[in-house]
Amino acid sequence: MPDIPPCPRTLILDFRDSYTANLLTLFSALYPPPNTNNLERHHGGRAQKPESEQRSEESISDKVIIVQADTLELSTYLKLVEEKHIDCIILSPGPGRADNEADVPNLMQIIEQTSLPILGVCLGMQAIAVHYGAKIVNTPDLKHGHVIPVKHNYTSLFDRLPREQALNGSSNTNPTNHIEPQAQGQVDLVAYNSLTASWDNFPHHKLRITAWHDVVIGNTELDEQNEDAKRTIQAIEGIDRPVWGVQFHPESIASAHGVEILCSFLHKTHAFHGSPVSFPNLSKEVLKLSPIHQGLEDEESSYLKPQYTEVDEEEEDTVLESTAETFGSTGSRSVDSEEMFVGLIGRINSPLGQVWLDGVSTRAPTTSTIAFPSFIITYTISTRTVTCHFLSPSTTVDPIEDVKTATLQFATSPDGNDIDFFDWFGRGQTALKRMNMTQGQRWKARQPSVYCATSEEEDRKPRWKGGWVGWWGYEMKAESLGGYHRPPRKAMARDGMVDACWAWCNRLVQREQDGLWTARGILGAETSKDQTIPASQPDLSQQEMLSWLKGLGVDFGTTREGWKSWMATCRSVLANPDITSAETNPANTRMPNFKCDMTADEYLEGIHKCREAIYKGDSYELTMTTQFRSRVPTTAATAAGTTPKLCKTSPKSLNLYLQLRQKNPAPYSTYLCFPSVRTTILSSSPERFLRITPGGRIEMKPIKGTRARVRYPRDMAMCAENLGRTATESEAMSWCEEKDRQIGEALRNDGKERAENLMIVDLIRSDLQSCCTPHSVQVPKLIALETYETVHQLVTTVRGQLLEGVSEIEAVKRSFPPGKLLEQFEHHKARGIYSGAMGYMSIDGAVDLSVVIRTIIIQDEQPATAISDQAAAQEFGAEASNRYMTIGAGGAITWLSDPLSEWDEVLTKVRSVVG
Ligand SMILES: C=C(O[C@@H]1C=C(C(=O)O)C=C[C@H]1O)C(=O)O
Ligand SMILES: NC(=O)CC[C@H](N)C(=O)O
Repeated sequence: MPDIPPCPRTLILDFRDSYTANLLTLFSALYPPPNTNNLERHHGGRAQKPESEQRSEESISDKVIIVQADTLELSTYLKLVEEKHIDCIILSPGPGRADNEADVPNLMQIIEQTSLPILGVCLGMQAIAVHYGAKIVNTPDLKHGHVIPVKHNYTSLFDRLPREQALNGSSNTNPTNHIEPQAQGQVDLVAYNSLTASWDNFPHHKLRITAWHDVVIGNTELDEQNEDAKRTIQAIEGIDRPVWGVQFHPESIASAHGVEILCSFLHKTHAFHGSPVSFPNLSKEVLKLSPIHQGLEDEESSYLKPQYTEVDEEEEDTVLESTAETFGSTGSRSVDSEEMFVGLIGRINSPLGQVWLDGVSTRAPTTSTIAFPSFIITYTISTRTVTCHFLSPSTTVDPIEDVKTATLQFATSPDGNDIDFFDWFGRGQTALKRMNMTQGQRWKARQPSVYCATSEEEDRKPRWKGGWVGWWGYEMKAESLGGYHRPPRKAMARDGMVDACWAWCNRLVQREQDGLWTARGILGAETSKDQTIPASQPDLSQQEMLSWLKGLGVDFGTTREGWKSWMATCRSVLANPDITSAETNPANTRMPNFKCDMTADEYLEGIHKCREAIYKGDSYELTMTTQFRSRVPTTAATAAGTTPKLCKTSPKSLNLYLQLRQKNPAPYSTYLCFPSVRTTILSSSPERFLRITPGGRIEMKPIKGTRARVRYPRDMAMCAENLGRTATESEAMSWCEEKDRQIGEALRNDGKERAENLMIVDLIRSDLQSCCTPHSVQVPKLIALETYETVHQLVTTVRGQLLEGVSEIEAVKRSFPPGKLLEQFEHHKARGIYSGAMGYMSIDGAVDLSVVIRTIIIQDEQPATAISDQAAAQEFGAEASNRYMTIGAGGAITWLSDPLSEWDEVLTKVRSVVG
């Protein structure tokens, strides 16, 4: 890599693209922070300069700013240029069309009225072309997230590329006289466009074409067209002005040499300004246009301030102390987590429900956590109401029937700056976390965090020290996505439904990888028992979580006696795990039949609409999902009325879960049963949404790309077809094994599936870029094949270090919903818990959430959707109860999606759970 110029002040205008923040990674690679050699490894790795020459003084947060184009007034922009606050402009990619003013607000005037150097990326390049009169048309080779070979001549933005390959072969000859006849260089770059600047009437007198892509598709129509149509314009440069544009995405993780391309633009900017020794930093005034990307310590930007509620450190009863005790190995064998769970629910009186973060794996030693809530908070978006489910402190006799609720209504402020549940809850969590810290930790929490990589082994350890467990339902996106408009109330059709649910657990027991069990507790001082409980407090509107809950008499910590009795109970299960009761025999409950909410045709129609939107350039990838529905079967045990009195866990749902954990063991296997919320979740999710360590290290592991496995003996029919009936067992076994391996390999090499994964990876990098330290976002594993019990998947790992002051719940909010894969063509049906996120948020700040897929949700029938008993019996069998169960399934849709295979994929996913 040649010389790196001083960093000019760069204004990145963002046209609401999912990838814009990734442009910062290119800057990060050029301008690493002081004292690190933390160069982007994925961008070709430049040669290190000697330490003395490194421009360590350049901090990109002082030089580069991302501003939402639609929030920037033209007059503000003109002032920035006139008063020389910026040195160059980058126009981001974006959905929509450059020839549609609404998609690129003010952009034509901005291009018109500036003489500063501009670099347009994708939509940005198209806008420059449109400005000079080019037409926008559909590109002949629509492929989002694919790597394409881009040909160039080492000129313009490509002048700093390493001269690697000499090109040969016929495809280099250039039939037009607009660009040089021979391409001398070729570089692999990622395309994310549906549209392109047309060759017809291209303004060649104003713009030079400096790179192109030879379209290779077996399309006879193309062959008959003029030669120009066989190639797409990939880069342009102004003939009499300092403007450049690239159609590809240099910032994608899979693009080669994006860093050199940016570096070239920065050099040109440097030269334009007369090659100064350095550029000044962005002024405060400019930085204010985008506090998010700059980590500004602005008084007004509350989300950047650590949201600590001041706690009086002297006050004894506000302190929550973590405690733990590991039990020695008992007897000849270790108690497994199923024994522990079933043993505990038989011995514990837990009216609020049970939690089993099970995590089953056939490959690695499993860790598992079992816990019992002491109160539960739920949130309903449609009414903006928080409800607390708790046990009355005055309860003496039968606590089962004694779950109380109290509600808190968020007020709606006239200026539209409503508090949202993420923020309200986040503040409460931060205060709780602080109550759990020692003085030393509190002091440390105020210091800038230091990036520290932990070992893989350390990473696998269970980190939940007690605190919250629950879920963010998919509809919480109404509060997490800026600019997202909630569907009208009626269309949501779920008024009153719970959109988020978090249970507080201060007693848990954990199985570590070595098979030993550890009891964990959060100890606190007891609150007085004679408090009066207000039923509802509508006037408390924005009240802080902690004071509201304390007012209800809710205990965050358990008492010393509570802790002792918890340890005694755990010990008694370890000494005598007895799970032979009929209620928990999986064989007593069979999985019922499920019926899809949509017909296959309706689903295919939805895919068609997704593809149309993609074709129009409005999206790269959308998800299409649907739900399968059934009734919970009754069991012999419950029919005979033998439900144990102190166990509100329905044996039916537990039995179904016990089957599921055997049938489809998954890293995020989970059983959550919250009777007062009328919800039980049986999950076999393989997918990590995100994990955060107490030190703020965040990891996301998106999965895209799914294939059913071939297994012996389940797939004997397929095997017999291929081998003939006479095959021996061992022949059949090795045939299945080989076939299964081939399927995995084919998935790994499938261009369409890789593209699906890449699109999500670039999106997640961009999300993390906006809440992580600039240089920390990395991709240690790109598109790896992972094999689960029933399916192969493509999985990527993305990591980063959260910015100081971004709390873990703020990080969740900014990344939510998982994959940002939005539904558009599902008739506005709420997805509910499915495709949201579920897991724990620990008292020490650790978070681990899965994507709620491959999951059965059991809920009481909603009056709105209730069908008669007779109809239910007809559909789901005579044994159907009044509780219904749903499984959502779907998949990512891209332009290359084949509708029928997508439908097959949905069925594969559902079968992995209930097949
Ligand atoms: C939507 C689902 O899966 C999502 C889509 C995947 C895909 O398209 O391959 C894979 C994992 C999930 O993120 C589902 O399982 O229901
Ligand atoms: N990535 C982009 O900027 C896409 C631009 C435009 N919406 C297209 O599809 O071509």
